[in-house]
Amino acid sequence: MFEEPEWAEEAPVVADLGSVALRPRTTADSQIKGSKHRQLLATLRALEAASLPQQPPSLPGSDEEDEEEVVQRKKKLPKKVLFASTSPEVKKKRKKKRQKQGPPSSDSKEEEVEKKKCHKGALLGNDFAAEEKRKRKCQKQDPSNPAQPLDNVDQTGSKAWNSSAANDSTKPSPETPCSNPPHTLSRKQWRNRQKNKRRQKNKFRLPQAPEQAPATAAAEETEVPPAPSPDSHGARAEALRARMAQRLDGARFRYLNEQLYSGPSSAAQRLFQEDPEAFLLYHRGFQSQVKKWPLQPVDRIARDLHQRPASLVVADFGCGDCRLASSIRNPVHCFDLASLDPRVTVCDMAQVPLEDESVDVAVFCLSLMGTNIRDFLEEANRVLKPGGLLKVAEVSSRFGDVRTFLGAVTKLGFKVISKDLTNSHFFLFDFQKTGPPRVGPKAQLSGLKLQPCLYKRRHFSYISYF
Ligand SMILES: C[S@@+](CC[C@H](N)C(=O)[O-])C[C@H]1O[C@@H](n2cnc3c(N)ncnc32)[C@H](O)[C@@H]1O
Repeated sequence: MFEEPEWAEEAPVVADLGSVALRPRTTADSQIKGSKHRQLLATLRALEAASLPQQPPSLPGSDEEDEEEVVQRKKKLPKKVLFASTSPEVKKKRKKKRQKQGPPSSDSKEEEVEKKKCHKGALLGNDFAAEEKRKRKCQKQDPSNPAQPLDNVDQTGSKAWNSSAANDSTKPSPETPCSNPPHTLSRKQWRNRQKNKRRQKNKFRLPQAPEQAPATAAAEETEVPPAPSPDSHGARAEALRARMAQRLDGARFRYLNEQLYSGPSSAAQRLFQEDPEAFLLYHRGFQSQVKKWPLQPVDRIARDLHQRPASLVVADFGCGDCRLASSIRNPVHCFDLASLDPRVTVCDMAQVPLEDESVDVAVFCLSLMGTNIRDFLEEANRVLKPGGLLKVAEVSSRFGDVRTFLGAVTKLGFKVISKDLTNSHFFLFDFQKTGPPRVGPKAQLSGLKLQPCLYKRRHFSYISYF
């Protein structure tokens, strides 16, 4: 259909050539030529009769008009043979006619090329051509075939094929390997046919896909999926997903951390009671940060305690994962807002379930987080035995003025034993309990206001260090 105009242009020329060959001449010259023509026609018919059974199948025509063309082509073929043996005059005339048609030499050359291609195709892959023909035939026969509506174009081929095949018993079956179409088709026609074939092939593939799907799916089921290469889409997607998850965790960690520093401990307690997972997430974030430190304060405290009697009872306020309890031989009471370890007593360290003056050592390792630090230190004073040891380790940059802080602590019934400001990440202070707090509950202890310890958005580093 799509090539109809070209076919229509071509057909009259072919028909005209045929009529020239058959038309008797009326002039004297043409009488001689006419007799020669008759001779030639006789030869032509003989040749035609002889050559038809061996003639390879021509490509299918497009419609009924094409059948006429097939007849014309049959006539044309012997004429070419005829031209080879005809007189120079006739040759001239024929040449004129052919010049009207277009450049014959290039045609014949290209026909040769096409012929060679086709022959090569026959040698290499004519099974494919045969397969295409067979497919077309099947599709035509099968009314349920979804490709059927697209067969309009194909019918130009198969219909003409069938009709010509029906008319001509000498034609080989459609399974016959590639024919020699350039013998009977012009270059344009041959190209059109090729285009048709390609288009048909493309059209057939799409509707055939659903039919082939089950077989493909079955093959896929049995196939072992290839291991994803590092640059595969799956691996990249997985890496991206992991990175996004990591970023999300980081954002949640920063949020929780800020909550712990910016409100009273009661709020922090509620937060973790309502969302125990948040506590895990917070500690994952904390651990990923603190492990990068040159020295973890908890390890420093453990080292200190190793130099003291193992009989001393220790209370770890804000114990986290009980690293201190795991590092020393002393009996340790572990307190935290949530439990990461069976040794933990879950509570707000502003009120621990311990008797007054029951412990020898009270430890706050990076745990003075709420806005009610005074409550924590007063509770430590309560449970510590007289002369008991208070150890505080905090991120160094949280301190605006260390002396103010130390002064405030001493008002709560402690005296400073030692201070270590040498570490790059944290300050460490030792206090001894001197007695109960020396100030009333309403007294302002501004030195206990420490900066919140926040983290850089990207790297989770303590910004308070820089
Ligand atoms: C930064 S972590 C340090 C953990 C552990 N001390 C260490 O150094 O590995 C602070 C811990 O103190 C806990 N914490 C903060 N405020 C608390 C409170 N009011 N009562 C109990 N634990 C608290 C937190 O839940 C957290 O586990």
